Amino acid sequence: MSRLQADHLYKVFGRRPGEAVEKLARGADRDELRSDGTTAAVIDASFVVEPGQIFVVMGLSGSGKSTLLRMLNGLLEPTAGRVLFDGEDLTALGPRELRAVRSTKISMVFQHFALFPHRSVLENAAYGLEVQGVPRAAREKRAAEALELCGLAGWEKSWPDELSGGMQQRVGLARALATDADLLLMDESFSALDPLIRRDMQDQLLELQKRLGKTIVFITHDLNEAMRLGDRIAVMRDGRIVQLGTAEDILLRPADDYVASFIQDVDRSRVLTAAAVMIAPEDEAADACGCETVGPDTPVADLCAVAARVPHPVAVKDAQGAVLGVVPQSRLIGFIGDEQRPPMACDAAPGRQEEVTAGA
Ligand SMILES: Nc1ncnc2c1ncn2[C@@H]1O[C@H](COP(=O)(O)OP(=O)(O)OP(=O)(O)O)[C@@H](O)[C@H]1O
Repeated sequence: MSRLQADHLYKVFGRRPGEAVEKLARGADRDELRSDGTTAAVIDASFVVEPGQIFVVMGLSGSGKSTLLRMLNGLLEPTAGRVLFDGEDLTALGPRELRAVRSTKISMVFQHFALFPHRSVLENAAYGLEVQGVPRAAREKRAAEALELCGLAGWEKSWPDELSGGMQQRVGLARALATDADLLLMDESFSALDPLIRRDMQDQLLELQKRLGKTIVFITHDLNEAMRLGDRIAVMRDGRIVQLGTAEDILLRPADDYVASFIQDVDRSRVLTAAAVMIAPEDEAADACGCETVGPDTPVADLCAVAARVPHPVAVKDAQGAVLGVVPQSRLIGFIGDEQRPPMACDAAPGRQEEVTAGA
């Protein structure tokens, strides 16, 4: 069973929302409704998040990300559609049941750390458990463990203002982890951080994710961040999800010009992996030498370095050593330059091609 499922979700603010949903379902867009004084914040959003996945919702300001997130944790009631959490329809729960699900199974991490200035780091990390009514000794133990996971052991007794922005954000993350919630909802959680600290936090989240296997919905307006973190990414525009897929899907097969314009600034060599660029080996030779090989998840940037050392196509092998494919150097260069056709024929005098290759 999927952990979280959004099923044709709509959120319309303003007059006659039901009527607006009908118009939207027939293909109307935001602008058509705006003249009636109605805002279509989220339009027909459907997706599934599997347990242990990081699902990223990416879009510009106003595209509907926060509204979507607030429907996922039941803070906003959808105008139409359903949210299923572990198969349970959140939209059908009463306020008390919903509060119980929210306080035990779902944790939020916000952009601004929302720490209490007059509570210690430990008390801040234990806050979610305090709300759940967990006794002091138990909640402090769990909060201390969560702080340690987030690299903050030794800071328990400090005050939030003694910590850097990155460390404060880690307290926010520890607070979410301490509650043992299965689902973390992260709203632009790293957007206020300096680029280097932000990257550090992304690494730390990926590391924690590997160890804890939480299910995470992460909102961002930064496509590079989306691609680093997301197992799957939903790209939103004007309330609609315009593309849903892996980072590689989006990079290699953008759904439209809008998505294509976003990916121009993405460092392809860090997102694409050997598995995306390899082709089937032409003969047995791929496995016949002791040259360096790579795994399917090796980023193209690292693959380039190996390709420069190996005098033939680089073999891609799985953990058991079986050859999955090979990556010829020309194909590697093609992917970085967004050119996936085979090289054109050379009309130079015979021998010229060999000359060029030999000189390279
Ligand atoms: N309570 C509300 N009443 C009316 N309109 C709203 C309300 N909340 C959001 N909106 C509108 O819905 C649209 C989507 O807003 P939302 O905040 O979900 O976008 P976002 O992608 O999260 O943007 P940001 O990154 O700036 O937070 C916007 O046009 C916004 O003005």
